[in-house]
Amino acid sequence: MSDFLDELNDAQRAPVLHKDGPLMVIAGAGSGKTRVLTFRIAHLMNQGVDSFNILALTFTNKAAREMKKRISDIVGTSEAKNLWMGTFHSVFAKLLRFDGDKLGYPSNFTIYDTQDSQRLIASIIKEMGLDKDIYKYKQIQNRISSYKNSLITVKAYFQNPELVEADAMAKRPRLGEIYKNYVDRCFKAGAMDFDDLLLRTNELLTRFPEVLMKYQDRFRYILVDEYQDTNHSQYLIVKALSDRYQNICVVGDDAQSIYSFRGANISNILNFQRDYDDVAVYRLEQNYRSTKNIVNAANSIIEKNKDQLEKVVWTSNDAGNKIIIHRSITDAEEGRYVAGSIFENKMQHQMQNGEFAVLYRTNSQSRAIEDALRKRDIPYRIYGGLSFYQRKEIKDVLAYLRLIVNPKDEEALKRVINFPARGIGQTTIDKLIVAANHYGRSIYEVMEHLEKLNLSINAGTKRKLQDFVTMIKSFQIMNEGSDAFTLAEHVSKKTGLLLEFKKDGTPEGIAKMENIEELLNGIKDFVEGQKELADATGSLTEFLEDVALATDMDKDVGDDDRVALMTIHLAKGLEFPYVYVVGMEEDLFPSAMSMNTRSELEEERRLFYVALTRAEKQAFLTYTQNRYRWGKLIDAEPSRFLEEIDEQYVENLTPVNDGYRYKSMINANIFGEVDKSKLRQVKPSNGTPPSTQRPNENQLRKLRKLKPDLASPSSINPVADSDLAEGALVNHTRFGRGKVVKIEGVGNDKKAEILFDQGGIKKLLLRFAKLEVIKD
Ligand SMILES: Nc1ncnc2c1ncn2[C@@H]1O[C@H](COP(=O)(O)OP(=O)(O)OP(=O)(O)O)[C@@H](O)[C@H]1O
Ligand SMILES: [Mg+2]
Repeated sequence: MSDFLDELNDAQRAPVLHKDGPLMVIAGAGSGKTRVLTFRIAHLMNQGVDSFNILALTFTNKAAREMKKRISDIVGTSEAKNLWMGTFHSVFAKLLRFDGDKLGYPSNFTIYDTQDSQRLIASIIKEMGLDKDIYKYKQIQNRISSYKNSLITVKAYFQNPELVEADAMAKRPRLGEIYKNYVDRCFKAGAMDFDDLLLRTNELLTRFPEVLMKYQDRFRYILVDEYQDTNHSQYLIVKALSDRYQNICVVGDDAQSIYSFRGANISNILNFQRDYDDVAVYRLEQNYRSTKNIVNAANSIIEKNKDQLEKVVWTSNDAGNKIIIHRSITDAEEGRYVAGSIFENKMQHQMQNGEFAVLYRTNSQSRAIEDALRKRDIPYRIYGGLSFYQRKEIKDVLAYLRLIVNPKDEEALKRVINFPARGIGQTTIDKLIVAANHYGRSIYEVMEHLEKLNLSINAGTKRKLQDFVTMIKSFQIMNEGSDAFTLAEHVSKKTGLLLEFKKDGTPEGIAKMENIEELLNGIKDFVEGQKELADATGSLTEFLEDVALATDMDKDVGDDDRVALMTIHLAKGLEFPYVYVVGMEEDLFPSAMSMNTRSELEEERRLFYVALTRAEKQAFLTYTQNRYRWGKLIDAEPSRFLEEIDEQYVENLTPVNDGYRYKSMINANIFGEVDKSKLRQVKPSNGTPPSTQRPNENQLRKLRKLKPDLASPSSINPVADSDLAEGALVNHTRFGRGKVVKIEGVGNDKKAEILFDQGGIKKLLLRFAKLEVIKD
């Protein structure tokens, strides 16, 4: 057998070799969780498990592709072909293609993206004659989405007086009706939105025991990456499918749970041991990704969170450079610093562009960075902005393709019925919608039966509508025998779309035409790739599904070498040698919207932990003193997170002789009057250098003990002078736990000598020291 297992350490090998039964790997960033998952699949297959019986759920489709490739390298390509591996959405879309008919969906159902959903909701609000300032379509879409993810169907909604009342109180008494109309319209259009892919899968597995049994029997081994971020709907699916064989392997890190706003539920991890019998829990502690400075700095941040499982992360990698903190005056200057630093590091260390990432809290921050990168001619790619597939001209082509596969698709139809212009006006379309609602049919079906229906549409317009139907039907006939590329090329020409942009003649028009050509190239690639797979043919349906579920992360346009720009949320699971986290400012990061409760703030802190742990060699944290926000130049304050990093791992490029290090330190300091000139005394000057070896068992035990245990909420109180006696146990925000050895001085000069578990003896000035007394 191959020796790929040698590429794992002992702690990693154990979960890979684990025999049947439930197992969970809980470990910090960069410790090899994803690697364990990948190797476990390869090992199962080497042991004779048929790939047909394995289901692996990942965070992005790109991650799935990479894992599949790695597995193919180990066990051979043909073996890996039958693996079901991908995001929850893509895997269960596939399952619904097979069995969604039991719920009344066609196998060629359309997948509505968020924009489609929002447009449909906006149109329903208009048709119902509601005030669009009260019923804001984006908010309503959000609301409906969260109902669906909590499995609150329309019926369940109306049966729950609390929900109904809450919406009535919020002056939106008709929200339930909108929800109902929206669900009806999607169903009639043969469409599922993203949330439906999970909701309907749950429905299918609950209502049809024979379907559940079929898939339980098929997916004898289920593996889930990033388990901490599964929402309730996803959790229930995994639970149902694994119920029979209980061969479920989940890997995750509670410290990286960053999607609670989308309904992800950290209690899934905590409850795993309750949900299954005899759960084996594995822990990984060695980080292979990052330098010591990065790992230790990240640890010093995350330990500020109270709701955290005990965990140790260490690395035997080099200490590396310290984390650089840089302050600038404006966001434009911040951009210039980042671009300049990327440029220098590229030159100095012979790095590729693709080895740099710039991460930010919100998408709008990318602009200043982009400007600066462009000025320096550094190529970059933004992930998560307006994706290629979201561009208007691309959506136009896709809408035609969607109609061919599913002519009931209302959003696609409305998009192209009069584009390129063919003299079908909005009044006519409104009449068609009214008729469709009246007869309980799709708009397209109404168009097919115009002759029989007595609609007040004039003969000329009727003919145009019929011509449109005839054109779609001719495409459908062609679709029977052609692959996606041949058809898409034909459609782009025949509908006049290509010509429309060409004759426009403006640079924008030309760019759009080129984008359509790019799309066609993409389809060609896709078709070639599919033809190599066992269960695919390169059909239009396959392509549309791929597009509908492609996140930006997945559309890696191959070989060109660019700096990656993305939000921290998108960066989860990824790694880059150089990482810049920009906009480290209060109200931006942590976000002003997420500072109301401790748990919100802790989620922001986990997000910061995720950001920092993406870096392999070097991390840069930047903030500015002024920033344009909401159209105004505002005074920005450095993020509290900067201050939370243990200073021994940080190099602060900010001039210190302007009186103080971080403004927020002044605010945060609750001990007495602040004298700026003395503030620098807070800096621990004699910080112990980070250890260079794996801590021994004794040290590890101590480290573990330091983390507050979830089971017994910590009884830590801020220090009050009188509590602080010799022998008291204290907790320091930077140095961790320690014991007071000696107290000396009085009043403002009172000092304590403290023996810290990690850092030896330190003498601290009490009016500045951030100490808490630990009560037994
Ligand atoms: N035993 C090992 N030997 C060498 N490299 C390893 C080993 N284990 C993991 N790595 C490498 O360390 C890096 C981090 O591993 P991986 O991405 O699996 O960690 P992770 O725990 O999934 O991280 P995250 O929490 O960020 O998702 C990867 O580059 C991986 O190839
Ligand atoms: Mg991972």
